[in-house]
Amino acid sequence: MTEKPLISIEALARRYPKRGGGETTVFEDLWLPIQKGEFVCLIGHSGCGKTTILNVLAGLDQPSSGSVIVDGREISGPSLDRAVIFQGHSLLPWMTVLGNIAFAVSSRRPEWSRETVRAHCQRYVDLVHLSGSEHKKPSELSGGMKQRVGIARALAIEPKMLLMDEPFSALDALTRGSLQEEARRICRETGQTVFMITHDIDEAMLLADRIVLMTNGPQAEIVENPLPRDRLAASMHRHADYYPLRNHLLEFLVTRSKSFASEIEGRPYDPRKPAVVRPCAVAEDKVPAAASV
Ligand SMILES: Nc1ncnc2c1ncn2[C@@H]1O[C@H](COP(=O)(O)OP(=O)(O)OP(=O)(O)O)[C@@H](O)[C@H]1O
Repeated sequence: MTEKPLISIEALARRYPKRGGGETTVFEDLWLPIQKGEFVCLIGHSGCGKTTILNVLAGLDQPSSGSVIVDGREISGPSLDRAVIFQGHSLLPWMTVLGNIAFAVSSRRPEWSRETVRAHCQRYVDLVHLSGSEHKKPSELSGGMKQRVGIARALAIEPKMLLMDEPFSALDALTRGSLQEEARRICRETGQTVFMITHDIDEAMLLADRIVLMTNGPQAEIVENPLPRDRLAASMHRHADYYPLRNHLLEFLVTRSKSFASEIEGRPYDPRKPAVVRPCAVAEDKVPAAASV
């Protein structure tokens, strides 16, 4: 990966004061470059610091040390360059679908006329398949529709980076599946750079180009997704690389996330260069199941 990254997380650490004195370290010396147009998922067990990292990227929390560089500049607070989608939709209840999106777009582009804003918002309403519901209020929408509005609103401000914290976890399985597919299609079509937290292995396998595995201690590994780029949720399980990838992620969550610190003890470990693996089926040329690249 030689291209200059759009986002660069450098030596990031977050510590909290302990009751009674001292400090608790949530994560330390985290390094991660993210290329433009990349979809990165972050997986790790509860409490390892995923939301804290997302909040730092959003500018909603300050790191204890280290920095986040976006497009060559260190971030110092929230910005419309970085849009966030949380589990809950956080729509303004008194505004319509179009009104909610237009409010965000007008803040981003105050120089635009009403007509330009409206036409721009309509494009994103169409993109998330909400045409016909433009004038409905959030209370008239289903959970999945509200989340679509949140996605349209985040994308409509054309952020440099889209940050998502388990955006589909509160939805039923069917709605979640169709929204995941749509999110993937839209992000690919628009070349959107995405950083997303998830607990759902299949969601990460469907959406991510790279999956970052986290532990409470050192950052563990970066997993490259070996599945074809045009994968679909309904058929990706038939691909030869599906189970090697799934098993690798599962094994990390179930066992390796707890033992990772001892796994690397005594071995040279450079946090700037965490191991990159590409779990894949053993091919005729005998590529190992989790080949370090
Ligand atoms: N304001 C705070 N003061 C002290 N500790 C905090 C504070 N905020 C978060 N923490 C601690 O930081 C750790 C990481 O929290 P964070 O919410 O980032 O984890 P997470 O990986 O997103 O968890 P989950 O998957 O359960 O959402 C937790 O142990 C939490 O208790």
